[in-house]
Amino acid sequence: MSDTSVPAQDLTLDIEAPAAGGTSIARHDGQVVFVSGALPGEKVRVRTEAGPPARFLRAAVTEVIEASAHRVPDRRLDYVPGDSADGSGAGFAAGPGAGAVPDSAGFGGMEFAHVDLAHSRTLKAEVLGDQLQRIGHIDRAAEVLPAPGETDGADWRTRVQLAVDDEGRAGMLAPRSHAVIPVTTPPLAAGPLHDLDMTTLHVPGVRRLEFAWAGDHGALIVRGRPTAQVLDEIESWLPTSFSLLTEATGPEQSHGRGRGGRPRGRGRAHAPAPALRVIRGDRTLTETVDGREFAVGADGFWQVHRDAAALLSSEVVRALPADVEAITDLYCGVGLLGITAARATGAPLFGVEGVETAIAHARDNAADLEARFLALSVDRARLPDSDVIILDPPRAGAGRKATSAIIESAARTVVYVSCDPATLARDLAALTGGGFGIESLTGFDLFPLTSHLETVTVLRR
Ligand SMILES: C[S@@+](CC[C@H](N)C(=O)[O-])C[C@H]1O[C@@H](n2cnc3c(N)ncnc32)[C@H](O)[C@@H]1O
Repeated sequence: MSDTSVPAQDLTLDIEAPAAGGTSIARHDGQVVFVSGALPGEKVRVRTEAGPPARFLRAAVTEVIEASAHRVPDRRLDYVPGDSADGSGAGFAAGPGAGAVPDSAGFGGMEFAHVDLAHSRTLKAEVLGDQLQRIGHIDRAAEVLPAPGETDGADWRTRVQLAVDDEGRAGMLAPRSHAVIPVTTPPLAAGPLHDLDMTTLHVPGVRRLEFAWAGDHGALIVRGRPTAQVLDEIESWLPTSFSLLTEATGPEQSHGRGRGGRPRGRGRAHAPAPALRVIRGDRTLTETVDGREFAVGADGFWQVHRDAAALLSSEVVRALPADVEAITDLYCGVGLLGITAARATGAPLFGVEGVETAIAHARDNAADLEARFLALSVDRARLPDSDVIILDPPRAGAGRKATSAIIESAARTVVYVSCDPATLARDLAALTGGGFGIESLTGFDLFPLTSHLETVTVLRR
């Protein structure tokens, strides 16, 4: 079957409701259309994506005919070089009201760039409630709260990855594409990451730039095959507060960055990450949460929003019962949530994590506590007797094996930190079916202006 058997079409649609992934739902001749760049209540012109016949269509807004009161000027304009900001290059909805939206919808990763920040949280809450209902059969209106230090939603990312095009310009990928749209500074970035001037950097041979910032120091990992001269250029461009690391040669592998993807292999710990060569500085960052330091690899998982580590660990502590005997922290990374809970209670801690280097950091981070860590897939781990289980899985969620193990365990309190409402809903259906009741479920907007959100669910039995 040809990949373009259904050609692109231009349609006029009434937008009905928010959908997962920051899109909105509309209908054309009874068929569902997932529209990006729209808002519920709007009338828009869209162009559908060509492709094989499917139950639904995907489309992007090309013109806003009747605008929502919650529409704002596209914030992605703040990040594109001047000659693209008129919409001729990257394709943006320049104004808040009705009007043409040229070409594509700009770069990906800022699905609510055109939406008033408070309203974007309302839309996220609606999608969360819908997914709990549809997937988990859980009837619950959930709210989505801003992080305590929220400003305009554009200064929170402590981890940013930029793609690099063939000419060596750094930028963001267009939605569902490998095309790189150059940016002036890293979008939505916190602190000094926000001030990096990407327009003066030309780095042919580099494939990706991975930035991390930890309060008063940071790191840049350069991936690809840059020449020594390009690396020299990056080193003189990079502020001295950043370490600089590069991939030693060899094929790229994924290694637990972003939302901490599922380790490969059947239950083994993560395969070793590709070696990183330190050009200057250190391969480890020191994050500080509530006065306590956590070592984390420059390429390791850490909560992305500048306030997320403090907020999520305090939510976990708040959920703990009065007397805790033992704590298990599943998908523990470098130990943030479990260590904070163990410190608050004095209870012994057991942590499981698939990435060996993260476990090595967790052991160091918990050196003053009664703690044991295992580098293993959660699906393979035998859970010790704990009255409290914390879990913070990747987007894929915990799944059947892990939820069954939790149900069969001695746990009476479960704190489930999730970054994906769909897999959360599936796992909550299993846990409630296994005798747990949901005491609270709160959404937190720890990925402002994107389609993502974090939730903390407290279950007891
Ligand atoms: C969302 S992160 C949470 C990390 C930690 N709780 C924190 O707050 O820093 C998910 C973690 O799960 C790990 N992971 C993913 N799949 C896993 C699996 N099947 N078994 C064990 N760990 C896994 C990832 O490496 C990542 O560190």
